Amino acid sequence: MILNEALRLFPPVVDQSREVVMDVKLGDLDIPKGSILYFPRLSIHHDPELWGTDVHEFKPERFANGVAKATKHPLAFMPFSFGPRFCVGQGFAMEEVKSILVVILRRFRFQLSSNYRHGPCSWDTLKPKYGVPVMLESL
Ligand code: HEM
Repeated sequence: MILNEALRLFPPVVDQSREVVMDVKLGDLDIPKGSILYFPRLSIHHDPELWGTDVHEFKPERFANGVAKATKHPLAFMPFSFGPRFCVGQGFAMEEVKSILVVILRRFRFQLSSNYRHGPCSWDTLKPKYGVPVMLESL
């Protein structure tokens, strides 16, 4: 739940686009071949109509009953994208971060340093502009 909520608020890949390879009708829209479709992932993850008025709050419990129940649209949460070209590293990335957290939490208590300055910035991927200094204390 915590990882999902972090990926919702700060998706590393903030947007992406697709080139339409043939004329296609999507609902009422006629989309001609060659069009570029843009997916503003960061905006979708921060849309109050999809997530509710608490959309900007860090609330891991919104995922308590699974991704489908966390939002009003099944594809509103897509940090790893979806469809045939979704991220092949999704499973690996999630297992990797859990393994790293387990190793740290078994040995240390940690908290955010008072020097932390919140500054997410998108440069290729979303990154903390001023880093994330944490205070580690041995258990
Ligand atoms: C938190 C970590 C990660 C995030 C948020 C992420 C997100 C994404 C996203 C949004 C895409 C675009 C998918 C699309 O075009 O529809 C992508 C593609 C891809 N990712 Fe990741 N990724 C992560 C980690 C990884 C890791 C660890 C690997 C490899 C071990 C990986 C390998 C790939 C590959 C190969 C593609 C291209 C897939 C294709 O075009 O068919 N990713 N990823």
